[in-house]
Amino acid sequence: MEGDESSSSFPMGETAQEKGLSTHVPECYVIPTSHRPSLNPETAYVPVIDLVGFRDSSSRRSVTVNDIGNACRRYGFFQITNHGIDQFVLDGALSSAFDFFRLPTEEKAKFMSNDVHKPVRYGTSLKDGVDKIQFWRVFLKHYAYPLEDWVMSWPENPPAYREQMGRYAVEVRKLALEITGAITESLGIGAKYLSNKMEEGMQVMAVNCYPPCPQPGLALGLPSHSDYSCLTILLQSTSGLEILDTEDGKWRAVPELKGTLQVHVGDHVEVLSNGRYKSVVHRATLRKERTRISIASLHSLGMDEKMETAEELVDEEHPKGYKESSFRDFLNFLAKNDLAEGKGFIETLKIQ
Ligand SMILES: O=C(O)CCC(=O)C(=O)O
Ligand SMILES: [Fe+2]
Repeated sequence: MEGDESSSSFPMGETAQEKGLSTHVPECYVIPTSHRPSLNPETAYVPVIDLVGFRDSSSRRSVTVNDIGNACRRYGFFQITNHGIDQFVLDGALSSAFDFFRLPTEEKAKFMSNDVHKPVRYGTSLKDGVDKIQFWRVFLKHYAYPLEDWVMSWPENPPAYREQMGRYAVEVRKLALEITGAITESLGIGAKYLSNKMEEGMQVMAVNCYPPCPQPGLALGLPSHSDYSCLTILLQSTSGLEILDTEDGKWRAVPELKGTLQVHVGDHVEVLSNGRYKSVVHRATLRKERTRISIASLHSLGMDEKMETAEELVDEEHPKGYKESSFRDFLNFLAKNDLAEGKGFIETLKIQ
């Protein structure tokens, strides 16, 4: 375990140069040439789905459901506007995250752990402990549902953290359940297909901090991966997310649209849909001049609830392509594997 050197060496808002620190990326952060990000990536075309009207008119709802289905099929990814979460709630969550990462190392280190099964943990890189490669990221991960069960184990500092992050957690979960309903409806299995299981499901928040990087072309914040979740909703302070287009194999940058949230199809929706919707492969790039914060809210079934392929989506033409698995199965996989490459977990679920 390397400690949180990246946050202590490159504090928020200051570049390495301003601090008189090295202007080079240490060897352990430099990634192989083939994985290095472009400093001028192409912009991704990603559908922007307006949720206005989605909740109050059945004809507009069905148009939106159709748009969501198309976005899931083509990209495994979309952005949402008019999602109903006030800007002040979004700003509050981001500012409490910034304030947490600005705390002295000793304060954050109280949460430091390599144990992927811990419900609250702070760390560096994708999978701290045994990585061969370090990524330019510090993170705080915590369970968030039911909020009253977990909030007291979240950081007490900064003082507004629990309230501001908690408010966002509750609202984003409601949104996630609604969107899950739209996704199952778009698959033709009905809006309520997962409702009961999602009501009892897990919400994990990954609060990520990417400090300024002196040579952003040599390192990544987070390597290429897909999320294990059913779906992930991402809130970011500024752009930096890239998605892999499976049609041409190119990485493209997700454009910054103030107030929007990004929705990722996760591995468990790929399993449910029998591969009709594929989880999106994504990564986080770095900036020379500023710290970036992202808050990924990952929604899945309960800890031991297995996600299975919907029987309705299996037939002779579409034989069952995936094994069932739970969130705990994913954690056990994570404990044993280095996720630094591609779609690790989903590959283990595919029936050859
Ligand atoms: O920071 C980002 O844009 C992506 C974060 C992410 O992919 C994750 O936390 O799983
Ligand atoms: Fe992710």
